[in-house]
Amino acid sequence: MLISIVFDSGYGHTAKQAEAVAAGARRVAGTEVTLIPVADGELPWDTLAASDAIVFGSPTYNGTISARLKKFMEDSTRPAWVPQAWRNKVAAGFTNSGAMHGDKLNSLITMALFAAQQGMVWVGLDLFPGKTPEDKNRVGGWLGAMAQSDDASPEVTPPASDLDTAAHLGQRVAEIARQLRAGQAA
Ligand SMILES: Cc1cc2nc3c(=O)[nH]c(=O)nc-3n(C[C@H](O)[C@H](O)[C@H](O)COP(=O)(O)O)c2cc1C
Repeated sequence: MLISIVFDSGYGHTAKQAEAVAAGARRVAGTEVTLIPVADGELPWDTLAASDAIVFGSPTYNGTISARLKKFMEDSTRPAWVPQAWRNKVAAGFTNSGAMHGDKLNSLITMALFAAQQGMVWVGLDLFPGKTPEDKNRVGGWLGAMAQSDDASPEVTPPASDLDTAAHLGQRVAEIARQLRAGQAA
């Protein structure tokens, strides 16, 4: 089973979140994960078409996804939307921003809408809201995994609880993709 994580990160904070999603997905036996930074240029459309699930990630910039992730979405029209290459694949999303709220929800809505336009099946977060800063889902969102980074380096932020939240989402995506795959095989 293959899970692709397509993400952007200007300064490395959202990249930490992407790595946490990958670590969570790898907890599910038989899961291979590929991390795809959109800034790398040439995109592996064949790998994406072969994936069981695609997780989208972006820093929240100006209350929405980064321009680089938006460009990826627009560029996917010919390789993915026209042939409906991602139809019925599992999709999920994560975002990170400087403020606790920071209008992160709008970034996740943008990703979920994009996934719906691609005919994908969106998976949200199945976590109660955290009660302490150490709890998973301390930011308290459900459409995807949210993280908050202050001005410190990506070595120290986002905090462990937000990375645990991201890992939880990655594991959930892998579990659900595995169930769907088993159902298709039956
Ligand atoms: C152009 C720009 C716009 C930003 N807009 C927001 C915003 O709307 N809300 C917010 O909370 N933080 C905002 N931030 C802060 C970033 O989300 C934050 O620094 C984040 O950790 C950057 O992640 P990255 O290192 O993966 O790029 C913005 C930062 C930049 C550079």
